[in-house]
Amino acid sequence: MMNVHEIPKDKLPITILTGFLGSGKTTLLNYILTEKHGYRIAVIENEFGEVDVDSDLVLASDEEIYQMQNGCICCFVDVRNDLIDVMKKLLAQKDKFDHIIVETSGLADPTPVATAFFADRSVADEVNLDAIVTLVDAKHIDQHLYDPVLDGRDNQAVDQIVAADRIIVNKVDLANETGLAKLEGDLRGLNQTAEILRSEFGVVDLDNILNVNGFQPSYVKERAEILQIDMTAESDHEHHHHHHHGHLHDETVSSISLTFEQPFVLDKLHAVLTAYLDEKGPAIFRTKGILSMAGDDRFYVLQAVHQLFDLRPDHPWQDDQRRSKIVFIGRDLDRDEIERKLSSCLVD
Ligand SMILES: Nc1nc2c(ncn2[C@@H]2O[C@H](COP(=O)(O)OP(=O)(O)OP(=O)(O)O)[C@@H](O)[C@H]2O)c(=O)[nH]1
Repeated sequence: MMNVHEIPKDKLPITILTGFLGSGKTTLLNYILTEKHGYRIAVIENEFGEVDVDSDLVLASDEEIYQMQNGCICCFVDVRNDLIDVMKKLLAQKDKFDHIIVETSGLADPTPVATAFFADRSVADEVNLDAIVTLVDAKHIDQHLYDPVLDGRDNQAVDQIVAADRIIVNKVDLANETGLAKLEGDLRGLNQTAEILRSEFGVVDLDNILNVNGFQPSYVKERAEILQIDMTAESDHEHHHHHHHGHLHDETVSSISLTFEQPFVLDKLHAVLTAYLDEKGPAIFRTKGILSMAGDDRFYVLQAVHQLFDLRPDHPWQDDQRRSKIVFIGRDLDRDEIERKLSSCLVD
C-alpha cells in the first residue's frame, strides 16, 4: 500500500504497541520481527509481573531488545525516566536503527508513555511518535471494556482504545462476523478516527501500522491534562523531577510469580490447570510460563488468557536454565492456593 503521509526525515519513528493483557502484542511483535520489511527495529519491552517471561517469548532475532521490568511503564516516574535513558542510548547509535517499537504492559495507559517522548528535549527533537497501535482481543475484550468492578473508575482497556491511531481487532478466528461487527461498532463509539484492522495471530499489512505518521496528538494532550502531566519539553536532567500522582492502572489487579526447580509431570499439570482456570478464569486475566517437564529436554510454554490455555513444547533448554517460572495476573489471586496446586504436579 502506498504511504500518502509525509514522514519527517531524520527523526526516528516510534510505534507504541499497546493492548490489554493477552491481546496479542508479543504475537504481533514476533510477526513484525520475522517479516522482511527492511526496517531495522529496536524493541523496548515493559511487562507486569516480577519474573521475566516475556523475553523468553520474543523470538530470537537480530533486533535489539531492551527489557524494562521494574514496574509498569505508565505508573512509575523512574520507569519513564528509564525509558528516556534507553531512548538516549538508542539515539546515540541511531544509524543502527530505522524504527523503535515500545511494547507497553497490558495494563498500561499509553498516554504517559507517549508523553514521555515529549518530556525530554534532547529526545523530543530526534524522534517522531509514528502511531499508537492498540491490539484488541476479539474474544475477551468485552469483559474488560464493560468491567463492572471498574464501574465509574478509570479503565485501561478503554484508555488504550481511545488513545489509538490504529486498532487491530485480533483473534478473529475466535469470533463470528456478528460479534466482530458489533465490536467494531463499539470501538468506533470510543474512537472516531483510528483505522480499524482485523487480524489473526497479528498478521496485518505492516505498511498500515509502521511508518504511517499517524499519531494524532489531540487525544493524548487532553488526557495528559487530566492526568496532570506536563508535556512541555524539559532540558536534560530536569525530567527527574517530573512526575504525576498515583497509579494509572487498575489497582484491583495484581500478579503472582512462582519459580520451581523440580520439573512438572505434564498430565498432572494439564489437569490441574484446566480445572483451576475453569473455576477461576474469569478473575485470572493472564497466565504465562516457561516450564520444565519431567522426561523432556524441551521447555514448555504456557499461555493462558482467562480460561483459554495452551501448553506446548518449544526448544531444548540451554544449559543452566532449566527451571520453571510462571506468572498469574488477575484479581483476588490466592498465592498459597496456586502454589499448593502447582506443587502437587511436580515430579516426586
Ligand atoms: N486463537 C488465537 N490466539 C491468539 C491470536 N493471537 C494471539 N493469540 C494467543 O493469545 C495468547 C496471548 O498472546 P500474546 O501475544 O502473548 O499477548 P500479549 O498481548 O503480548 O500478552 P501480555 O504480554 O500478557 O499483555 C497466546 O497464547 C497467543 O498464541 C489469534 O489471532 N488467535
